[in-house]
Order: sequence, then C-alpha cells, then structure tokens
Amino acid sequence: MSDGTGAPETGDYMTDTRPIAQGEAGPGCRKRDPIVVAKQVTRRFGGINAVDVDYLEIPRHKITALIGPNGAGKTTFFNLLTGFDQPNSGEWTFDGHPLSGVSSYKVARMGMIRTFQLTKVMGKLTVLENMRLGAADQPGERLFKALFRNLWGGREREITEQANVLLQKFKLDTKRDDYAASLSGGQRKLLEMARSLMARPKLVMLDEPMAGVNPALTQSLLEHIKNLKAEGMSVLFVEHDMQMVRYIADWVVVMAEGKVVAEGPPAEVMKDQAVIDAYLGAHHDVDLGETEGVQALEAELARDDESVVGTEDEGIIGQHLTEQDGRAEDSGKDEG
Ligand SMILES: Nc1ncnc2c1ncn2[C@@H]1O[C@H](COP(=O)(O)OP(=O)(O)OP(=O)(O)O)[C@@H](O)[C@H]1O
Repeated sequence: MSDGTGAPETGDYMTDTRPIAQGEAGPGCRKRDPIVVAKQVTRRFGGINAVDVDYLEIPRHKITALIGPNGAGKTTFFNLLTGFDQPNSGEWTFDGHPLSGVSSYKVARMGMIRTFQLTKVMGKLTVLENMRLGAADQPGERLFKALFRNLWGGREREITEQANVLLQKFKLDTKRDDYAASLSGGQRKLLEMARSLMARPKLVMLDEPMAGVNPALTQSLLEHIKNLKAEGMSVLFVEHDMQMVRYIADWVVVMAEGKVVAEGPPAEVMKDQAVIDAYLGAHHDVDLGETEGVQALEAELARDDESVVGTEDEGIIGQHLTEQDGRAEDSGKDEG
C-alpha cells in the first residue's frame, strides 16, 4: 500500500482493501468501480416474475457471489446478462457498453464469459479441441485460412500454446488428447472454466461451479477462482454453499423471488434479516455469518424436513445432512 488509501500497488488486486460500495451497503447501492450496471431488468414466465431487478452494480476486480433460495431467479438473471435470454424490460451496460439486446456470441467477444450449471463441454471432442473452441478469434475453416495460410497458421499455433498453458495450470495437460466425455464431472467443470479463459475475458460468470464436484477438486476450483481475480478479472458466481461464499467472495448479492433483497460483504450479508428470512423461514435466530452459526443451522435443519438451504445434495450443509441420514455423499451428482 503506497498511498495509505487501501488502493493496491498497480495490478495487485488481492490487496485492495478499499470499500467496494460508495457509502452504505444495501440493495442497489452504488459501487466505487462497477463493471456491470443493470437497471429495471425484468423477465416474466407466465405469471411468475422470475427476475425483477430494480438496480444492480457488479464491482470490477472483485469476486461477487449471487446467492438466493431455489427459484430466486439467479440463473435467469445470468441468462439475461449474457444474451442467452431476452428480458421483458430493462437495460444494462458492461464495461461502459450497452449490452441489452446483444447476442450471446457478441457478449462473449466483448469479454463477458459464462459457464453453465450443467457443463457444456463437447464430449466427442478432445480436451485440447474444446479449449481451442474457446478462443475469441479462432480462425476455423474460413476461406481466409486457405488464402493466408501463414498468417492463420501463426494464430493457430498461438491458440494451441495458450490452451496448453491453461491446461497445465488446471492440471488437465495429461488429458489433453482424451475425449472430454471421459473426464469426471469435476474435471469437466475445470475444463469449462479453463476454456472460458481462452477468450481472455474481463468478467467470468460461473453458474454453480462447485455443484457436484468431489471435495478433492473443490479446493482446486476455489483457488482457480481466486486466481482469476489475482490476474485482473472480475468474477460473478452463483453458489448455494455458504461456506464457499464466505471463503472466496468479496461481495454478496442476495436474490429472492426475482428481486435483490440484500447486498454487502459476506459476513454482514449473512446476518441480514432479509437474507435470513429468504433462506430460513422460521429459523431466525441462526447466524449464517459464523461457522458455529452454520453448524447450529445444520443441527436445526436436521430436525426439520421442510427447510431448504441450498439443495439436498449440494453444498456443505446438504452434504452433512445426507451423511447424517446415512446416504451416499454425492447422491446422483457428477463426481469429480
Ligand atoms: N424457461 C422457463 N420457463 C418457465 N419458467 C421458468 C423458466 N426458467 C426459469 N423459470 C422460473 O423462473 C424462476 C426463477 O428460476 P431460476 O432458475 O432463474 O432460479 P435460480 O435462482 O437460478 O434457482 P436454482 O438455485 O434452483 O438454480 C423459477 O420460478 C423458475 O421455475
């Protein structure tokens, strides 16, 4: 810290301790440096207001968790921001550029890349071929390629080199010539994350990156997410597991019934009454901001079949419950 304001040395995003919000944290609060600004974004399915976000800014160079109970609208909001779905109303900008109505392909080219809850790697392509598909301007089989073979040949080599570096980082280099279908669920998640980096994104959006991942790979995924920030990217991720959120998120946005009901640093947000109400219903006295609080909640939920925190087979809380029930830990999910 050179200037005493908490601003990082150039490029050191891990040590930036300046407040993320301008002023008090709360739903729709302004950020010091937003990368996404969304206004009055709505999406209805029949009579359901799946997304009804009045105003939201996503901070740049930070890891933001988007949490909320099942059906809160998190995935729909991801789909809207990235052009995979169209809103009924609303507008948003990414890095200062208006993005509403822009196709998913163009959104990706502009540097906003997402992964999916269920991975979308191509099983019949090799790991390396999947990686090459992720490059922003991969030449493919265009006429130009034939005409300017040397030029494209150089770019193709560059893409392969970039893919090899990433595969090594993600410890998938020994699998590079294997079909993606042969990878475990956790390895496919790693591949999808590695592939998303081929386009050199500014914002990486991860939809439930930890779900179904074997605990042995969870730590590695968490470190990779932290590394994205260390390398200057912004991250927005959906996660049900509160421990994970507390471990890596700088900022937490809470959705319930399509709306943003709370925002703030993880420890504070998890004490927020609106969050507790949205998640816990009757369990008002439990503090999600502390490990002991989570344990107390586990014990309480174990006695209450109706409670929903995350889903039955996802997340630390869910895992504990299934263990206590004497059922398999990874029931029915992809294993890592
Ligand atoms: N294509 C669709 N058609 C009809 N309803 C939909 C569609 N997609 C989502 N919904 C509804 O919109 C609401 C929000 O769903 P969404 O999947 O965005 O929630 P979520 O917060 O991502 O939930 P989860 O944590 O379970 O993934 C839900 O009521 C859901 O049933």
